Order: sequence, then structure tokens, then C-alpha cells
Amino acid sequence: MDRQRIAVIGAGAIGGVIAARLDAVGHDVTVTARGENLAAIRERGLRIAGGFGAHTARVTALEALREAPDAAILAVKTTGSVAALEANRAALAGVPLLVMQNGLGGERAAARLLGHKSVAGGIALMAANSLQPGTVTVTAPGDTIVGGAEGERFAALLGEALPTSRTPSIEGAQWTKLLINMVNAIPAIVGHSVQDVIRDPGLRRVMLASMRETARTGLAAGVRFQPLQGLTPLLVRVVAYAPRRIAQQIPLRIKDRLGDVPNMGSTQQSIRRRQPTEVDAINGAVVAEAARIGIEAPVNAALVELVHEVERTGEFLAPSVVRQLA
Ligand SMILES: NC(=O)C1=CN([C@@H]2O[C@H](COP(=O)(O)OP(=O)(O)OC[C@H]3O[C@@H](n4cnc5c(N)ncnc54)[C@H](OP(=O)(O)O)[C@@H]3O)[C@@H](O)[C@H]2O)C=CC1
Ligand SMILES: CC(C)(CO)C(=O)C(=O)O
Repeated sequence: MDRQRIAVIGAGAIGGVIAARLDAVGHDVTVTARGENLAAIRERGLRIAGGFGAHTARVTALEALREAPDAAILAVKTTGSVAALEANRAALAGVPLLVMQNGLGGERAAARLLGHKSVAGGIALMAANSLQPGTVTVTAPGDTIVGGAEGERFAALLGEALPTSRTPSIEGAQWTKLLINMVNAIPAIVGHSVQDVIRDPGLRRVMLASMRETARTGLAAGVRFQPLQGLTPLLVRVVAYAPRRIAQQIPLRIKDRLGDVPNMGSTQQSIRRRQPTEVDAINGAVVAEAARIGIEAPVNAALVELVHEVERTGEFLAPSVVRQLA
């Protein structure tokens, strides 16, 4: 593919990896960042290490885009989407955009806000920690999944830089990722790695309960879950309805896929940076969809409350507080 001018809005964990890999394969990359992260990228470059190899990308780093790129990628947390899109609205007019976010429908919200339809949805299956400015460690590599409008364009672009595939239904893929993201809340509440939380039988029981609510809600709402990382539609039914001793194999598999390098999950990383988390867009999305179709999701509702409590106080809670939820 010809050298393209690519803008990555939000050079944190996922945006940082994507920007550095696009730089590594020869694209002209501009990132937007702020504060210490912006200063570190300007001074030392954007550094990635771990699962996709080491690279220091000497990218252009700005607070906001000054001109229209050929294509753009939004990789801020869902809580920052509106501000980040507003800040770059003029440069993004008519520019194809890929929204790389967990949660449901980020690409639809961005398309509404920008007032154009060239917006694709992307799902990162890698796990990455970004706790030092300008530096990202990929703790577990994984595919990037792209779908929706402009899916073909972004699959071709990212496919040069990272393992990438297309999904025929970004909504169905986002629901499967939502199920996987039930691993996020409990580590953010207790301050342990995702792997350690899943190893703990009592915490795993609560995580599985939140996964069951997600699977049952999605199935009841008519979602066609797409296969992701071996999590097939059949296994989604196993999560929803099989006896607990069988269904718990799903969180255990996710732990194995995350590998041995401790991963905090993106929600806990927000907590550790004293920033708002995406819990309302993850566990809260299950609660909202369950309410919409007239069922309940009490474990997810409780997890939302506990993550907000940790956000407010900055203090992790004892695992026993979570174990009693299921
Ligand atoms: N980390 C992971 O392993 C995974 C994350 N995801 C998903 O990917 C998405 C991105 O998450 P992640 O990369 O972890 O998040 P990060 O918080 O690490 O990165 C987001 C970056 O965007 C920056 N940012 C926010 N608002 C603006 C703005 N207005 N202008 C410029 N920069 C801005 C943030 O800066 P600041 O720090 O100053 O706020 C931060 O550096 C989320 O939806 C997440 O759920 C999906 C799979 C795995
Ligand atoms: C990698 C994974 C599944 C959990 O760590 C994730 O999506 C996240 O951190 O948001």
C-alpha cells in the first residue's frame, strides 16, 4: 500500500501500538496526545515493546490535528470520545475514521457526531499496558477485528502492520468482546491482575456470573454473537446456560490467552491513573440492554457501583467484597 498520512487520536495503550506499528511499516503517522504523554512522545518517540516486538516511532505528536489526514483512528477511551472528536472535528470532516474501542456502537456514535458515514468499528484483541508516558507494553498479542463502513479500507491498512481480520457484523463482534470484557471490572475493584483474579475461585465465580448475564442478555435481545478468539456462538450458549463447572472453562481459557505477563485490564489502568473508567460502557451496557428488554443483570449492576466507588476513593477493595456477589 502507498505511504499514507494516518492520524491516531489518543496515543495510549491501543492507539500507541497501532501508531507505532503503522510507523514501522512506513506510513506517515501523526498522533494526538496530551500532558506528560505528549511531552514524552515528542522527546523520546513513541515506544512499544512486548508481543509485537520493540519499536520507537518518531511520529508527529500534537494536541489536536491541524490538517486532514488520509485516514484517522480514534483510540481514546469511550469516556473521552466526544471531547476528542470535537477537538478534531474540522480536520476529520469527510475523513474515513476507524473507532477502536470496547463497548457497543462507538462507531455509530462517532458517525452521528461527525455527521458523515465513513466510520468503521474496530476491536482490539491484544492486551496492552500503558502506565509510563510514551511507552506501551503489549502483554498479549491478538488480532485486530474491523467491520462496518470502510471496514475493507482499514483491514487493508492495518493488515500491513498487525494481524487483522474483518467481521461481517461489527455489532455481533462487539457483543462477543463485551463478554470477554467481563474480565475487566473485578481486577479494577481489587487491584490484582486479570490472571490472578481468574485464578481465584471465588472471584472467578462472580466474573462468570457477569458473563452469564451478558450472554443471556445478548441472546435474549437477538444478538448474533460473532466468533472471536475461539469464543464461538456455541460457547456463548455454554457461558449462558451450561452448569457452572463447565461454563467456568471460558474465563479460564481467557486467562490462558492472556499469557503469563500480568495484565491489569484497561479499566484498572484508568483507576491507577486516577481517570474515569469505561465501566458504564462495559458492565453498564449489559445493565442498560437487560433493562431495555425487561430482564435483570444484578451482578453487573453491583460491579458498576463498586468500580465507581474505587474511582471515587482511589482505594482498592478487599476481594471478599466482590466474592459475596455470587
Ligand atoms: N489496553 C488494552 O489492553 C485494551 C484496550 N481496549 C480498548 O481500547 C480503547 C482505548 O483504550 P486504551 O488504549 O487502553 O486507553 P488509554 O487510556 O491507554 O489510551 C487513551 C489515550 O487517549 C488519550 N486521550 C484521551 N482524550 C484525548 C484527547 N481529547 N486528545 C488527545 N488524547 C486524548 C489519553 O490521554 P490521557 O492519559 O491524558 O487521558 C490516553 O493516552 C478503550 O475503549 C479500551 O477499552 C481494547 C482492548 C485491549
Ligand atoms: C485485554 C482485555 C480483554 C482485558 O485485559 C481488554 O480488552 C481490556 O483490557 O480492555
